[in-house]
Amino acid sequence: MLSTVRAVSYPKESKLSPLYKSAYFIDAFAVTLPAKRHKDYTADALARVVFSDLPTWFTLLMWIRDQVMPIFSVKPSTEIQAAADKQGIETICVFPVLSREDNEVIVGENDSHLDFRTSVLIRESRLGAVGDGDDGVRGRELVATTVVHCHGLLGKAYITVIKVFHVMIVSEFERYTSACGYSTPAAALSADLHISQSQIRPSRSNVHDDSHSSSTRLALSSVAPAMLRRGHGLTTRLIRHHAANSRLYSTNEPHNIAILGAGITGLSTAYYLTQSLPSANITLYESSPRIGGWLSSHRVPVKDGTILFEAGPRTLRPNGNGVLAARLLQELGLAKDAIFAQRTGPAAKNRYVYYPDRMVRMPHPSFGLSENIWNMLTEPVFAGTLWGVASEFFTAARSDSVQDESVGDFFGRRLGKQPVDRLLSAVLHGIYAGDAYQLSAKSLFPTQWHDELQTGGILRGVLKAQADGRRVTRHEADFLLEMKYYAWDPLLKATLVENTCWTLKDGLQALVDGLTRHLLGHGSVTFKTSSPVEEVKLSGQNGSTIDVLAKGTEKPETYRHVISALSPTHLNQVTTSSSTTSTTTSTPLIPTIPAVTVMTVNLYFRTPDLNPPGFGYLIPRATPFEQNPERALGVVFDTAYSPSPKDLDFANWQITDTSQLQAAREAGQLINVNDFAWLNMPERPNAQDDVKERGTKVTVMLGGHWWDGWPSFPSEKEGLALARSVLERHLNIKEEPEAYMVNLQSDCIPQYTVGHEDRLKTAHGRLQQQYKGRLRVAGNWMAGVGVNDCLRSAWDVVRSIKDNRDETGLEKVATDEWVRIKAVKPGDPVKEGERGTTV
Ligand SMILES: C=Cc1c2[nH]c(c1C)Cc1[nH]c(c(CCC(=O)O)c1C)Cc1[nH]c(c(C)c1CCC(=O)O)Cc1[nH]c(c(C)c1C=C)C2
Repeated sequence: MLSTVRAVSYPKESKLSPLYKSAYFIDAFAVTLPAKRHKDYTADALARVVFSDLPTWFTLLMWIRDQVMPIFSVKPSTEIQAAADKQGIETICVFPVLSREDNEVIVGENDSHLDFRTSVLIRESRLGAVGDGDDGVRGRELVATTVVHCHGLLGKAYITVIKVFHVMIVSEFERYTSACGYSTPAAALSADLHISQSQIRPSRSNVHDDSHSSSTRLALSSVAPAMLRRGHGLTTRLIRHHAANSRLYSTNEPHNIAILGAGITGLSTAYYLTQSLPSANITLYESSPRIGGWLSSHRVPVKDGTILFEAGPRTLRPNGNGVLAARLLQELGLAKDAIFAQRTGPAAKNRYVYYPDRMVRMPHPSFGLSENIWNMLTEPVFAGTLWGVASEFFTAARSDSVQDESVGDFFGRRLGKQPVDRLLSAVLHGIYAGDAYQLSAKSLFPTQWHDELQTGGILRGVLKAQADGRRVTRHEADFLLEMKYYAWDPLLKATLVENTCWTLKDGLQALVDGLTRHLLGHGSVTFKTSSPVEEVKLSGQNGSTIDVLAKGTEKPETYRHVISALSPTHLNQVTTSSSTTSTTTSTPLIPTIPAVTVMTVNLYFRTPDLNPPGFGYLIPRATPFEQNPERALGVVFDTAYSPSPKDLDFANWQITDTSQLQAAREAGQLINVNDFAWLNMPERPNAQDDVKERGTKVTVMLGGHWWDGWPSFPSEKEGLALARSVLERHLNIKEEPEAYMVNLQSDCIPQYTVGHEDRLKTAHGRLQQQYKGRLRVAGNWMAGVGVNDCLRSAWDVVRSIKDNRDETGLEKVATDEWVRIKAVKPGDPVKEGERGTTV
């Protein structure tokens, strides 16, 4: 017996739950699924039934909507479907699929008047054990939840009308779920239900046929007959589409995957695997007893409380690949612990370069044109910059025979040597701790590198980008579009847009802890810490599997996939000990990719505001030796993103009306308080330092390329002395630090030196040839050295496994598929051959 459709409280377990609080419209209905075979249903199959076999009156209603609503700039359904098709995004009943797991599918769309999300979730029935009762399986129910955020009056008016029909649609659920409930496996296999292979049009390329899911096929087949018989064109197409895709998401034989290295890359790889292949068995090997790698935050006692020191990265940006870290904030429930530094705050506006003997503030639009121009004309750090930019337009392009060039040589040729030595080298210190005359222009500045040949110069490239859109790889454009359809908590989204960077109250280590908690809770993830890997080699018939031998174990473990999140040096050590084929080879798998060592010295002084307001300063290569004999790369003013007790004191808040703050929060609006924002305000604003009176917290960064070839590095004591010497000369800080921490990070930042791209291509070829798709690589040594880039490479590598592509992780190197993307307003038509994105 099926129960009737009933309204239920909004499901807490739905991925939509962060959106409930600020929604304009929200409802949730449940219908009990029959017990028999209910293990076979996937949320995807049910969602397709629910959405795609809607009654005739609904089709008519949609038609009327499509005729009327475009007048108000609302997209017709054909356009929504066409846009999704064009972008390769799957749809259910024209609506883009935003998220899909075995137990929940979310569809939705952002439009000018409203954003809507609908979740189809399968969960244990809240009515207790129901169903036929002959298999002893507890009953399950389907919960459909709809959440709408309106952007204005039109949205509100629209939803008021639609609500009526929405309820009518919901009452139809029972009919659809019954269609799947009573089919049997035998029926599923019967001739009239059979969907032949030739009818299936895979939506993604390289779909392998070896992982058919009998369970998914049964669920699918069991819902298919009525629709197929009715000859419903759209429905039939969707079912076939699903049949093709179902093979990508589940498999009889769970994937057995090893990840080498449990730093941020390894952990996030495991996380994305648990999302994409929930049944996969995952083993993480980590050589040290600690997980998290370079992300390492330490709470240190001081006289009036505790302060937080970061040994490695300390803040993350939300743009570009940063969207993945921001998603983790939402998915791991960390947003409530985040501190966001406001775009208009001093940290964002005040960035300095130390040249020749003072800190010079970099131009910012908020300082006004006259101040910026005056600074540029009078400060030696800008010498040659204005002229360099003006003359760049007329500078001849390089010969196309030049394969790569250093950043210094490239920009030196186009802009002049002074801007490189006094400004650009400082930026490269802040990101790569690297040498402008060794780092590769082709790898670090691919857009400018290509623009020189294709448009005649950097400025010309900028103008073309203004007119035709930004030039990015197709892979990148696809990623941006996919991210665009993520179901953001509107408040988090608004906060990210308004802020330049974020951190967490317990430091970025909390990201590692959040991932670890998730993985431990998942059940099929095994951590092997203090287990350095000694050997990785192909095994099985024709190298169909791959073995991992860890130190201290006698026998290797066999896996279907290995993902290396190790450094190239480390990976070479475990892959060259014995060849994957019968012959032994000493050629390393990955050609040498150098890395630099950085020493971070964190200091806390009792006196507040010892540094000017701002993010910190960078020291370029041109700064005279006597101003930087310590070979420092720069100093970070950590207090800039660490709210002071004053900021947390309610009496000092710019807006003190709690009901106003609460209302704004519930409406999805953002209110900043003293240059910071917290998602949990006004209840409990976050701060990293738990002290009564804030002092000054800074980090001095030493070494990098300056230490190239050094046989040994400074000790902790020497590092502290060097850092104090820098601070005394540059900031006149003479006092004893109340707390300090010194960390030597050996070979921590890979250097993409001239020829980097070729080295990656070689590595790709060797991986392909020697490991035949069983070994993939991810990490910061290929396409970006930051935490955000690590997340991105983890994301890409997991996607290739999910899509059954035998890849190495280096496919995207030197891709020649470029497209231009341009910001489009919702509702703007997308021209043929143009990809539009508002990301
Ligand atoms: C801790 C040392 C690091 C240095 N570079 C990086 C790290 C982790 C990597 C990196 N740093 C920055 C970027 C650009 C993208 C971004 O997230 O902003 C990357 C990939 C920028 C940056 N540089 C510094 C800071 C505080 C930031 C913001 C992000 C972060 O927390 O790292 C300062 C800084 N970093 C380094 C030096 C020598 C330095 C000097 C002041 C090396």
